[in-house]
Amino acid sequence: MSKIDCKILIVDDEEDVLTAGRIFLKQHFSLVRTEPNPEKIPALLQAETYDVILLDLNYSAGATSSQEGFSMLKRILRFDPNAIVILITAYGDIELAVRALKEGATDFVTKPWQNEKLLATLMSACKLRRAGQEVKELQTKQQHLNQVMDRHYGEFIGTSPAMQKVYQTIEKVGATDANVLILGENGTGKELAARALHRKSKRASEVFINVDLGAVSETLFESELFGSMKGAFTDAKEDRAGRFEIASGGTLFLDEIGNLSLPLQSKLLTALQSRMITRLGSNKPKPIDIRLICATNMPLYDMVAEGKFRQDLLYRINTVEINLPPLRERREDIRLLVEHFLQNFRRKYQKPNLGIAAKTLQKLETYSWPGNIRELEHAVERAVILCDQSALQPEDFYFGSAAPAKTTAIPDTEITLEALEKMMVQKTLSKHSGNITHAARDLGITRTALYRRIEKHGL
Ligand SMILES: Nc1ncnc2c1ncn2[C@@H]1O[C@H](COP(=O)(O)OP(=O)(O)OP(=O)(O)O)[C@@H](O)[C@H]1O
Repeated sequence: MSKIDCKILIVDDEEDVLTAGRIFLKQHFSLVRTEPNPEKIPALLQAETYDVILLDLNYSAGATSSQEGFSMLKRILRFDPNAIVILITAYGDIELAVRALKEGATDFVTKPWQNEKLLATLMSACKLRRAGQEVKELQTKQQHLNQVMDRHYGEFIGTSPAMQKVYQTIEKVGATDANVLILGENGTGKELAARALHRKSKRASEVFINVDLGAVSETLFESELFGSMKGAFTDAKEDRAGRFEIASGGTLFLDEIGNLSLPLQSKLLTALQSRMITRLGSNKPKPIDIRLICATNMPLYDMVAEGKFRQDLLYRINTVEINLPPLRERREDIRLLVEHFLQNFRRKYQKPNLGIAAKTLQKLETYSWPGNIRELEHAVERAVILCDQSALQPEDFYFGSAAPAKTTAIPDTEITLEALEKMMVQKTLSKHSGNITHAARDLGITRTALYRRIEKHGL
């Protein structure tokens, strides 16, 4: 019989109890250590990590005061707040057992114990310990992932009056749980603002969950957002939490909310109004605890007037509004942004002495930047990679997507699938004046997929 990987410490001043426990439990658990003197517990815990501690409450035979046991329980929990302690109490001492549970013990067994019952209690305790450790590991991983994501979405750069207003609003509402609606063109920093709000909030150490509503299909909306139970639909092979549940305790960022169809707007509104969600295939509503941030590049107010966006949903999500100005309306920030990205990419591509010519900066300051900061960031990265001089020159910046699409006519010789794809992307982007959401929808791909193609083809 294989033993359970679980280390157990038994502390009791009755030698025969220790011997009986050791002989029985050794058959089932990987390590069993016994100790008659409770004073030695701190030293034992320093030397080894035990998964479960089986601790007697009453020391010295016939003792009725359990003071020593309780003070030892406290010491153990002070040393390791996640320790799993099972108390050994005298038969019929239910009051004491209840008090022990209140003070942090996980469970209790009565003496003399029945072996089968003791085994079942210890097995559950070991499982609990493992589950606790897994949760801790996942939390550490999640914090690490948040840090990695936040590194990409670092600090705001820009000192223009329009950005100062944005910073002030973020400062004011960050710490509250107010719903925030962020408006702005593609690439103006809406996600950056949402992450900044999350970092300033009480929920900063919890998750930040991002849902691109433009990429969620009509049929999968409910299961993606609210979750599903096994068998709710053909592909539902197991119970699955939706984004609302995953974001519980943290922030839910619904990007591209302007892309939601009217029926889906109603479903979202119902969840937000009741603050409850029900997994597909379940009839048990669950309360939700999220801070909601929404963003879009669509003119939501015009859409309400046109009957394309529900007014009641707009009022539910726009408690506070943040407007991110397009880059062409705050040209004074361009120089700072270029220097910031140049510094990052110098490091990334190991070109520590690469500078930028004055006439290049002038060119960048007069360009219209339809793709805003994301376009600027990519333009600087591409220029740093391609430049083989000591300073970036105007020719290192080529603004392909803004130029009229010269290449839309398909040459009849040597056309490759790649070239065709590039032409389609170029043509669609110029048809929609660089609007990523509209172009992606026209092409039948997600915005992320479109961004990947823009990068791949250097557009
Ligand atoms: N003020 C800023 N300072 C520094 N970097 C910025 C700033 N604004 C945006 N960025 C960077 O530009 C890129 C695009 O920003 P972000 O994804 O937040 O834009 P967005 O408005 O959410 O875009 P989309 O509408 O396409 O989803 C990111 O890499 C972000 O870090």
